[in-house]
Parts: sequence; C-alpha cells; structure tokens
Amino acid sequence: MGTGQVTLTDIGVRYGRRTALRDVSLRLGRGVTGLLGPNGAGKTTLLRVLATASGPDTGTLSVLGLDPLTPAGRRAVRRRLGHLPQNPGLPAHFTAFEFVDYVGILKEIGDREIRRTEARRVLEAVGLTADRGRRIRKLSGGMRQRVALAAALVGDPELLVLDEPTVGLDPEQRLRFRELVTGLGDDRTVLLSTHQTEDVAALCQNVVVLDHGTVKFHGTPAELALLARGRVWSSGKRADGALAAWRTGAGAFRNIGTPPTGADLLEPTIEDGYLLLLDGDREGADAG
Ligand SMILES: Nc1ncnc2c1ncn2[C@@H]1O[C@H](COP(=O)(O)OP(=O)(O)OP(=O)(O)O)[C@@H](O)[C@H]1O
Repeated sequence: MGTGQVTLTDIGVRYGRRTALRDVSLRLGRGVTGLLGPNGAGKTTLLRVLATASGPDTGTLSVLGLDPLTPAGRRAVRRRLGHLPQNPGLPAHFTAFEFVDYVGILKEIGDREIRRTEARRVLEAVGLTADRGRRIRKLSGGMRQRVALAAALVGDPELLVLDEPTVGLDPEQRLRFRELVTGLGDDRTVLLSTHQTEDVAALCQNVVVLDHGTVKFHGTPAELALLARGRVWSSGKRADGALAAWRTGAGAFRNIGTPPTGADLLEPTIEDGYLLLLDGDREGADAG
C-alpha cells in the first residue's frame, strides 16, 4: 500500500432511522481530492469518520496504514491528522495565537519555543500574522475560518481533512488558500469538501461526488466534466426541455440537457458534469 493512503470499505453510518452513508468504498492517495455533493449528501459524515471524530456503524477503514477503529490506531492517526470541522466552535476569548498555540499543546508539541514557532508559521500561512494578537470574538467570519484552518495545519500533518474550507473567504483569501493547499498536496493527502466546483477545478487532482450517502462518481475533474460532453449548448433563448439554462454575461443562454440537432455545442465544465450526474439520477428515480 502506498504512503498517504486512505481506504474505506463498505462504510455505513446511520443517525437513528436516517442513513447518512451507505456502503461507501473509496481509496485515496497523496494529492488533493475534492468532495462534492448536495446538502445532506453525507460529506460531513464521511469527513468525520476519516478524522476519527465518529465511528462508522458498518465497514472498515485504513488511514495511513492504521486502523482508527481501535483505540491505539485512533490515537496514532490523530497525531498525523489535521481536521477543519464544519463548525469549529473556536474559544471566543482566546487570541488567534493563543488558540493555535493551545492546539500545539494538544498535538503534543512539548517544547514551548518550537510550539510558538509553529504557531507563527501556520498563522503566517493563512495570512493572519498581523491579527494574531486579536481575540477570536473580534475577528470577522472569514478570519475565524482561517484561524481554524491554521489550527488544522499545526504539526504539518500528513493527512488533512477540511470541511468546506473556503466558506466565508473573500476572493483574495480564496486564492491564497488555493496556493497553500497546492503546496501541501504534493506530499500529503488532502480531502476537502466544498460546494464550489471552481475550487475543485483549480485545486483537485481527484473528485468524489456523494449523493444520498453513496459514491456517485470518483475520478479526475476532467472526467467529471466529460460526463457532460455533447450536452451543453448555447442558444439565443432558453431551450425547451433543458434540465438547466441560464443567461451568461455575454447575453446567450447556456443550456444543459439533450441538445436539439445542429445545436451550438459548448465545452463542458465540472459544474455541467456534476449537474447532469445528479439530475440524471433524479430523472431515473422519477421514471422508476
Ligand atoms: N447528528 C445528526 N443527527 C441526525 N441526523 C443527522 C445528524 N448529522 C447529519 N444527519 C443527517 O445525515 C445526512 C448527512 O448529513 P451530512 O451533514 O453528512 O451531509 P453534508 O453532505 O455534509 O451536507 P451539507 O452540504 O449540508 O453540509 C443528512 O440527512 C443529515 O440530515
């Protein structure tokens, strides 16, 4: 098994009678993988299982060659893992620096100077050097998100599990985040969930689409876009029968679905492939 590898086999998670994940099997290696899916698809649940924040009801997993379902394996995974949860719940009265330094203590960086140097490094990486002495309660939502991201980076973990890391970031910070993650992905395993297909196009070598707790797609972003080849076209007005259509800035309509003969076909994007993947399923479900 290659380093940085994460393998999930037939993972199932239920909340009472609700099934959040059903027989999810995935194998991830080094690099950046994007996790897409509609609200309620199971993305956070999957990330929490990988980050050892909750255990699955069924199935097995191997994270960096360890079994997080055993207490010893779980502890070992946590030493090598960075997790940005969906709602980090940061302590409002800490400064950004104090909080990240505290995370260093939790990550067992015993030497005070090494820990402080690490805190400065991760705060610099997320562009918070100038604000490191401000209390978290006085920071903007995007800045708090960056504090939580800095906390996930403490100790330079081999595996990063990031739940919607770009939520609340302004355009400049989103670009900075892409630079940061691009550098990380070279020799680490990064799994990030997002609703932004542009982030996947810009950052990810692989993409997984979850829907209703199951894996609908696992491949490269280019392969996801190719699912919509021949099914995206331009027209002067909204095409009858298009699954989705919108007027672009240039004034023409971009239609997705089954094009009429002789349609002016457009190059598909990841978003087109994603929409067709999920809409195709719903059409099938409606028919069935
Ligand atoms: N603590 C919980 N108790 C009961 N049901 C839950 C709980 N957490 C999640 N669920 C349900 O499990 C399913 C998957 O939720 P999850 O949060 O993993 O989805 P998600 O893909 O991350 O959604 P979003 O994009 O909205 O963040 C949903 O149907 C949700 O309602």
